[in-house]
Amino acid sequence: MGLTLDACILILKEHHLLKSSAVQDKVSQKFTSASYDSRQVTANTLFFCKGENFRPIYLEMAKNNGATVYVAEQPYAEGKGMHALIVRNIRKAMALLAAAFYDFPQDDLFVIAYTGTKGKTTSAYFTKGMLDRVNDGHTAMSSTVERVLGPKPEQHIASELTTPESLDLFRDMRTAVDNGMTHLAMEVSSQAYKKNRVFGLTYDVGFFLNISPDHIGPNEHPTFADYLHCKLQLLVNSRKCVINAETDYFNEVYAAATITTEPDSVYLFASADFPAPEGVKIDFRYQSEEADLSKSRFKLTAGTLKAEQLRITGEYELDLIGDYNESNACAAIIGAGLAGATYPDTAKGIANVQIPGRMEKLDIPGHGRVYVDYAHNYASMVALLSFLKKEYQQPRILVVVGSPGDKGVSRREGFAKALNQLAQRAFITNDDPGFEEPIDIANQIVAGIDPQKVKVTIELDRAEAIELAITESQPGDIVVLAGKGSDDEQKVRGVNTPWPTDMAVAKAVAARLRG
Ligand SMILES: CC(=O)N[C@H]1[C@@H](OP(=O)(O)OP(=O)(O)OC[C@H]2O[C@@H](n3ccc(=O)[nH]c3=O)[C@H](O)[C@@H]2O)O[C@H](CO)[C@@H](O)[C@@H]1O[C@H](C)C(=O)N[C@@H](C)C(=O)N[C@H](CCC(=O)O)C(=O)O
Ligand SMILES: Nc1ncnc2c1ncn2[C@@H]1O[C@H](COP(=O)(O)OP(=O)(O)OP(=O)(O)O)[C@@H](O)[C@H]1O
Repeated sequence: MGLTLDACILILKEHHLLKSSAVQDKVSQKFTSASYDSRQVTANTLFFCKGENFRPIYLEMAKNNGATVYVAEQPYAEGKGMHALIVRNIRKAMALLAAAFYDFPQDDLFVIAYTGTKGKTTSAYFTKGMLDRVNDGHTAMSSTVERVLGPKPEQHIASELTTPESLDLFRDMRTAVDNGMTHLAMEVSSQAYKKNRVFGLTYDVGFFLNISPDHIGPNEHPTFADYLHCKLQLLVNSRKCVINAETDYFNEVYAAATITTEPDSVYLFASADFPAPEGVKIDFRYQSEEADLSKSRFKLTAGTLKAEQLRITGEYELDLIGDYNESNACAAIIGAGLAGATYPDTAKGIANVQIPGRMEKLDIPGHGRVYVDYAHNYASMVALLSFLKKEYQQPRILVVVGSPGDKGVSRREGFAKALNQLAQRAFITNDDPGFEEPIDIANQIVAGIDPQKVKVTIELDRAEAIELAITESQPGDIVVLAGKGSDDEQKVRGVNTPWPTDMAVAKAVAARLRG
């Protein structure tokens, strides 16, 4: 682990990123650490000046703490006395140097990457469940919920971002390899491409699950076109591509995949009755046999020779309900197949996978049945509520939900629309309000709710809102605690305040109601 100054210069030149350099002697000096945070800098560190909130004083702090070279998009007086590498794009430069600094750990891992508006976390967990069976628990994972960097419980670390900053991602991969991990299932957000966190990274298998409007707003994507463009980059950077043929914008998605991957290495999947888009064949189809309130059961069949060759077809059962999870499972099974797993290992490996904060259930005697689920935009809320409505045969549905501040503004309108279509009762509350006024967010959701269809209460204390909903519910009702999943923090004005989790609060309410 480490990098010399002349190696940095070579890499940056090779990628036409080096604008100028001011280096003294000792170009063969090796850096033993790399950081973008002055507070973490120690002796002999390579320091990156990046970020909207970067201040030149951080460079001075980094120098005082022992950084000897900085990489930035402009020279800084504060860096006087240090080697300076001035680059055209700091985030691209950081990603490339990060990979080299950690000695290209991706080459020692079979990397399976998921993008899509919904289903990334679920598919990553499914993949890990199956591959762990064939590699004896040595599948690393990088997900919104946690990063798994080794087989031991203490090597599971809670995540801050869906896709980490490049320097953190390549460090994670190196740690995973050093801990003996052989495969990596990872989620790639559109922001990861927007911010070049994965610049230069090639995946063994890349997935496009689906796309619907989300993450559009001042701090994320300016337009839907930009969101789609960022997501498509994953396919351009994958050796093999797997696409859900039912996705919106299929033609654009398929075209992106075939820019760099020959059609023989592109796999398509769809549900049994979905008509194939013109000019392509569906490789895998899943036929739902049972998707009820205890299990999902489906059959996977092959429609092409290359699909048959993977030897993953057969009957599958999931411990995770929700009909949309059959699509996520189908994707993950193909991923496991491309990594070398075969039936029945795939079926045994996926059967018991559970995912924190997805469809967690609690029965409350004398009241309704509670589901905690991470549904947090229009598409996922509709998928979840439609499934519950169908399976419980038109129950009364009470939903506790809020929308985050500073991002995903379109979700507020989306929640209102989904509630109008499928719920009878709504408790609008807090969910990571950030720097926005919670009541303003709540009012924006409520503005879209039709009071003729949904009775609304605003209760900004999330624990109180959960208590109100559960207490009001009657046997036969469904109470959905949406949007936070297993999240154990509320982000309020830049501070991550502890949150016991929705399920813990629901259990505490249940205990109180039992007396
Ligand atoms: C927009 C974006 O990518 N922001 C991320 C980015 O921030 P940034 O590069 O702008 O850095 P910054 O926070 O402005 O700070 C400036 C720099 O000064 C440094 N610093 C700061 C203080 C100090 O004393 N010394 C010092 O050196 C910081 O380490 C940093 O390098 O890098 C930070 C880590 O260095 C991330 O925490 C931050 O994520 C923000 C908070 C975030 O939540 N982003 C969301 C929108 C996101 O990326 N979400 C996606 C999922 C959504 C999707 O599906 O698309 C995700 O992948 O998680
Ligand atoms: N294929 C799907 N189609 C529609 N909704 C889905 C699908 N898969 C999951 N969901 C819903 O979306 C929620 C989040 O699922 P998951 O965490 O797997 O997605 P994700 O892509 O990782 O989401 P995010 O990027 O928001 O973290 C689930 O709790 C469920 O309600």
